[in-house]
Amino acid sequence: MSIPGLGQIAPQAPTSTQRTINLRPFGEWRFSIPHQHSTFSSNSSAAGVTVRLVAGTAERDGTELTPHKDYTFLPGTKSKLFTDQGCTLEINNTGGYPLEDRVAEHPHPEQSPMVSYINLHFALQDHERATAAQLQYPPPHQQGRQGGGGPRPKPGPRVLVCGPYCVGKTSLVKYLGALATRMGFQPLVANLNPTDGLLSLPGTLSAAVFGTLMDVEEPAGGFGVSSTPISGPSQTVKNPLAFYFGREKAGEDVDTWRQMTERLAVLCMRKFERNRDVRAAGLLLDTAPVEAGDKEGQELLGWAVRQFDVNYVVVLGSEQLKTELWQRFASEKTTFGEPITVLGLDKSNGAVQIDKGWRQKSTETAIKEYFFGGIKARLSPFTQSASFDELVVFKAPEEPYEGAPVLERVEITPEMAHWTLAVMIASVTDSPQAIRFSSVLGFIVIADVDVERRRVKFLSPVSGRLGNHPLIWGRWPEPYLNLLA
Ligand SMILES: Nc1ncnc2c1ncn2[C@@H]1O[C@H](COP(=O)(O)OP(=O)(O)OP(=O)(O)O)[C@@H](O)[C@H]1O
Repeated sequence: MSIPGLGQIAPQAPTSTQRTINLRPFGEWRFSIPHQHSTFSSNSSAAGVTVRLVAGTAERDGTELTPHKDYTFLPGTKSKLFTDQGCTLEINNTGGYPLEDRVAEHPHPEQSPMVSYINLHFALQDHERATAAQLQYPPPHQQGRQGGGGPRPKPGPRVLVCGPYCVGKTSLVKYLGALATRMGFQPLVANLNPTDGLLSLPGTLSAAVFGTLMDVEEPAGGFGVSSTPISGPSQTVKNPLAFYFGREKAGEDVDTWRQMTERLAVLCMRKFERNRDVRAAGLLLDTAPVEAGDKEGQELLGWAVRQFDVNYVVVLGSEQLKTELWQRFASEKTTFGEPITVLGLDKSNGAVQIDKGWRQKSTETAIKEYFFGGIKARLSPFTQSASFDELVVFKAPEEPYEGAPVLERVEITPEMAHWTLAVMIASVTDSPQAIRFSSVLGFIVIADVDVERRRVKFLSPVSGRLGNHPLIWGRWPEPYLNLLA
């Protein structure tokens, strides 16, 4: 969808390593720094492209930049800086990175999709405030609940963001989450799209409370693994709860995806019950791409809406999908008796298609960062060695079929080398069903398998033995790279 009148300034080859750009209100500086190729080597010690806000205000997906502070955007970042009041940015590319960037300004800012995103935020915030006030002073018929009994207190807005491929769903979830956090709320954010990882590795479904700032500099803009405790203490650290799906797309094992999202929803609802602040802030759900007419994809959205008791469905970038979902949910109500409101919003025309190569590199980078850290905190994973008999590894069947076992015990083989395995919060004596649907403690990567000596070498972010935690060997992401090379 193109937005009439959007004045795009064509990308310009940078003539010097340092530039200053001015953005008018509602302008965006859109940029892309390709992943590093072996043919490219930076001519300086700069880790990426540095940006400094010298005047005005600017934000990345809702998180504000501090004036006069240098922010380094790393290779593998495709994003934008947005300003609502106008700003001046100083861009420094002393490393000579192959930066592609452009300024996008809207001659009629009131028609910018950002205005509808901001309005959505304010509408949700009103809902959050009303919920918080009600939780503070519950009406008489709900007061009994605080001491047990009475109806369940209603949580804040539960918002599911959906739409076709690369329309900016994750960016909008990040944006709404960051704005809520800025207002002092602590929303739960959950990701139901295994292709991406939210504070976890790709291949997982996860959720976390966002009560602190998002990391503006990391390529995933605050949703990446470097914002988890594994990367050390920081202002931006969040504790995710993750389930290991181990496949790229929900459609590859719908049954497991349904059971996992159901479990994730139960735990999110439990969080609401236990934490009044989180309950007031509600939930933001990121989802996998779904097109208009895609019945199977819409079934999965319907499943998520019911499990998470969603009362707002935000459809980005497809009027037709909005109509189809509006028809689907028109007669449905949440368990609190609320209608399910379906809203259609334009996509930002800056949201770009992420090609397979870029996605693969991002997956590799996330895995690398999980074990070795990023530029802010280098990590030294521990190399451990164990006999075949010490590790209990399970694998899901390649092609799930009705009645198939959820997991099968497998022998350790050389094919396992370089794969990342999930360490489950379960016991090796638990049933395959319990292991499959338990949450993830962490990940290890298999470094070497010595069949003759029946020993396996692996990297782990923490020292100590795996004890009796079972491991799951997923079907995706495949080991694209040798982490030890
Ligand atoms: N206005 C914008 N200007 C520049 N880049 C943007 C803009 N909006 C989003 N992007 C970038 O476009 C890419 C795709 O956006 P995003 O990941 O939010 O889309 P998505 O719909 O969640 O994708 P997917 O369908 O793969 O889940 C991301 O790299 C994001 O940072």
